[in-house]
Amino acid sequence: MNYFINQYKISTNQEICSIKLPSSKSESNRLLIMNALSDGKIAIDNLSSARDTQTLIRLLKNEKELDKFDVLDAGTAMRFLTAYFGVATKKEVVLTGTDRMQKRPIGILVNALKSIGAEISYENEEGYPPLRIKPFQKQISSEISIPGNISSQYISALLMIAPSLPQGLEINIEPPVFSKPYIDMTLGLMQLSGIQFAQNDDEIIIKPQSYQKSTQSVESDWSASSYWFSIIAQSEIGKKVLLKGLKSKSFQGDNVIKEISANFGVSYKFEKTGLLLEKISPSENSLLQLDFKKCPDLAQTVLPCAAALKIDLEMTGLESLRIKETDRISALQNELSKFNCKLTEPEKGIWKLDSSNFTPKEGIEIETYEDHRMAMGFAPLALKTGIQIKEIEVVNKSYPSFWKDLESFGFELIEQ
Ligand SMILES: O=C(O)C1=C[C@@H](OP(=O)(O)O)[C@@H](O)[C@H](O)C1
Ligand SMILES: C=C(OP(=O)(O)O)C(=O)O
Repeated sequence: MNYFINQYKISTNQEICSIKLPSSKSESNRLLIMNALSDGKIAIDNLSSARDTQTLIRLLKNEKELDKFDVLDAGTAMRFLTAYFGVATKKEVVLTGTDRMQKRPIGILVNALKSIGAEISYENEEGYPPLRIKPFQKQISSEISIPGNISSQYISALLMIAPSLPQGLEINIEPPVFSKPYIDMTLGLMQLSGIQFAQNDDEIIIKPQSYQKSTQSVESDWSASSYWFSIIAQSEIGKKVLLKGLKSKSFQGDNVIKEISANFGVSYKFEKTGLLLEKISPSENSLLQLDFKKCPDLAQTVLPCAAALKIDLEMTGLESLRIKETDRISALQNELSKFNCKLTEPEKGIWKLDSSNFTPKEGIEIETYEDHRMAMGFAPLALKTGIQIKEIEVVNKSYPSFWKDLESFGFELIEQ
């Protein structure tokens, strides 16, 4: 199904719209794996409604009955379950996912697990899911060296299983390290669940130990909040929104969206129930330099937003976007070009967005490439002109109530 989103109608109602964001799928999926590794010692409040989390809940709940586990398009579920089954399954299992998941690399994680004694083989193409995983027999090494520049999810997966291994693990992450806040999130949540570790630079040492009984509460999702920063950035001065459940102290690195959006004239204030955003000034910069190395999921929010505000961007840290839900670089290039904006890589690793010719044309059709963030990142451009978003169900991966929330803010959505 597609949606035509009409220009948002300026409301005369002065009440501040309040949005209940989904909980973080990253935090939820880590806590679910830690809970499974600890035989249910971790009680989790406020698990995410995201499909990625609901899929993991379902698979873990039916672990005893299933032989084949389909994570659909959930990257964290794929990577975390590979490590979990690698050391914890009692029977042979197959782990698979969507066609796209079968093109997202996993060889680095599989090699690391095999080097400590896991028995994992590829069903089809070497280095990619589906995987066949046999019960773990014996730990043959406790040292792992792993590249940090492909996906931090491999490292998070290994960290979570480390305490359960007879010899623990010493993980050396080879720089450069991408998506580092996600590694810190894993360690932070493990620490809250009673795990101790030593860390020097890029080496992390975890001795054998048990997860402790605890109750953890999942914060709202900062990546999901980013679409609201973009909406407020593109609204008239004085427009506000309250995003419930966001906290000033967070494990989520995507909370850097609040600093990035200051460049777009958006202010924020933490209130008792969440975060209040307000458009306070026009955006003054005509060129911004941004590094997405620590926050790759924000790229699809920030680029369309900057384009609409006619701010040029010079960017680094976009490398990992090519192996996510889709090749996000190509997807952004295609869709931004529909607004006469150009995304280029003039020098290896340095990206430029030329927003100077941004032209909103009524009815532009946005392809979403089976990627939730393409739909949500481009939807705020409906503030400039009516646009059509294709395959709207994609948002269910991380933010199932996205369209309903847009409507409650004042957007008009017409089914096509
Ligand atoms: O660990 C996590 O929860 C995530 C890590 C990031 O992936 P990479 O480490 O592959 O960049 C991020 O893009 C993804 O949405 C969630
Ligand atoms: C990249 C993402 O998720 P995953 O890698 O877990 O599929 C995302 O949510 O943007």
